[in-house]
Amino acid sequence: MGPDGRGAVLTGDRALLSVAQMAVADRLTVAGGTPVPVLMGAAGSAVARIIADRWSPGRVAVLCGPGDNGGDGFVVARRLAEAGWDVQLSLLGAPDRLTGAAAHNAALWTGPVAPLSPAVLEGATLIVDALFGAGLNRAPDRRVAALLAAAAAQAPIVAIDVPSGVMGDTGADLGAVAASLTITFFRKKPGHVLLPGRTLCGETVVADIGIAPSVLDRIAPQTWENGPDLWRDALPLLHPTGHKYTRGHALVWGGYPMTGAARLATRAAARAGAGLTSVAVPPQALPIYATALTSIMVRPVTGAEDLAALLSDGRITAHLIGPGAGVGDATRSTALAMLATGRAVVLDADALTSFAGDPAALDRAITGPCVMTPHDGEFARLWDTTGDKLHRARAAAARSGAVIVLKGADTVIAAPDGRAIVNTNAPPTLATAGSGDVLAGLVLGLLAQGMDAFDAAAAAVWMHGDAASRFGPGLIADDLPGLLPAVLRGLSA
Ligand SMILES: NC(=O)C1=CN([C@@H]2O[C@H](COP(=O)(O)OP(=O)(O)OC[C@H]3O[C@@H](n4cnc5c(N)ncnc54)[C@H](OP(=O)(O)O)[C@@H]3O)[C@@H](O)[C@H]2O)[C@@H](O)CC1
Ligand SMILES: Nc1ncnc2c1ncn2[C@@H]1O[C@H](COP(=O)(O)OP(=O)(O)O)[C@@H](O)[C@H]1O
Ligand SMILES: [K+]
Repeated sequence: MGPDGRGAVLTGDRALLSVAQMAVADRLTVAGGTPVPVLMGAAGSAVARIIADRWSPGRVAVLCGPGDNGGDGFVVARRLAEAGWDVQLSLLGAPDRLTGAAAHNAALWTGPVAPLSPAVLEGATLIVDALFGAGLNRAPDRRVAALLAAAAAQAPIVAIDVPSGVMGDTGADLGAVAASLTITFFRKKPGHVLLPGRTLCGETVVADIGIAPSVLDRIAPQTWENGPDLWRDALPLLHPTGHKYTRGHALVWGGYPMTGAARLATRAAARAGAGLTSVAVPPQALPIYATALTSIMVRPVTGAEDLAALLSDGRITAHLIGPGAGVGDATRSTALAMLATGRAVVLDADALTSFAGDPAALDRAITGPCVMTPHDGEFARLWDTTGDKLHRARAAAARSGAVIVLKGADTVIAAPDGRAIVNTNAPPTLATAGSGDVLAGLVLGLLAQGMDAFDAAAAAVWMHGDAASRFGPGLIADDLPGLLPAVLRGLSA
């Protein structure tokens, strides 16, 4: 998905909208002739329909807040009562404080309105959380927090838009309890995919409430949830008449004595499709690498002149340094030499730490395609850690000019121009030593084949997660490269 808009139709499906962008979607829809009460009716009816599809009628406690999230709750209550549910509705605040569409739907509710208290949970087999959605602007008070805790202990919770207490823009938790199911409208928000919001949402379902996808043309989203639709068309193609050099030459800097990390990375680069993969190693490490690797070429490198000669080979299309490289001046100067080629570079692990406290050196040195793959600890040694994960990754990408892959269970991939992707396709089995080295090699292999840095990073993160999911429990990093053929086959199917 390049800036030329390639794949724009599909990428719209994966867009994540901020609370402010969602409000614009709302306004454009209203301006197009759909009144707010109709939108709210569609939202509440969709929630009731999804509930009725999954649960048989019972006693449901609908907890309504003072804004439009509460208004949705009134619609849900009405629809579930019509469907034969025993509905107990309770409201935070006085009914006469409701305004607009929420007041309209409250007036259509003919049942009793109880004040919010633990009594309303009695006997409930399901709870609908319609307290706060997009309008949450502070932590819920102690009374609301206690009620939410009691609700969680009583029955499954279905949250409307977000679990009350989760910030839609960031996924920050101001005091939410976990829902079983969260139903949101039109498109997800970052808070549905970033942690801890994603976990608190439980399963997230996006309901269509009649907002036309064409509003996205005006909103021009810059954030997406990762998936093949975003970058499948940019994956390297095989040419029937090609040869190994037309598939790119990936070079990994092989460290010593920690040789396993670079070996994992080289295998991943080769499996990702690089035509040639080489590992440059200090002479004393040559026997170790050469014994362990067969199709991967091992190049002994002694000193700066040797390195310069190696890097002057224009057939090397992408470089990686970091896994097992060691922290210090040698790694730093090798990374700078790689960056000076102007060809693609991946900086990971020790290569990042070798610039700790001096991000300006990277800002100056990065002139070509570059992907940096820090985990939170490595990130904190280099860049500002204030703000949410999307903000942090975007800020580091903007100042450095590199694509930043800020890793974790909710990996964020950010481009210098402001685009960002949040990955949700990664099982916790990836939390195993060396899996980050495989990821770095995967990015390298795709870059070596000429893929754009943002696309390559997003694709690699997704493929890494897919490989781990295919393996299941008991995964070690060594297993990952061997799973890539199945991942690639799945992508081309
Ligand atoms: N966009 C769409 O397309 C559609 C959106 N829809 C729905 O609208 C929802 C957004 O509605 P919304 O803007 O009225 O905000 P909402 O979440 O109800 O909260 C605002 C109220 O809560 C209050 N308040 C906030 N925090 C508080 C706290 N901690 N403790 C106590 N009070 C607190 C705040 O009060 P104040 O700050 O004024 O004191 C204000 O009164 C959205 O989530 C979705 O469900 C659908 O109906 C249709 C289509
Ligand atoms: N709980 C988790 N769920 C999903 N992915 C995870 C989780 N923990 C770690 N990962 C992923 O595993 C990889 C670990 O990389 P890293 O921390 O660099 O480890 P190492 O240095 O041991 O290779 C990253 O891609 C990260 O996003
Ligand atoms: K809610």
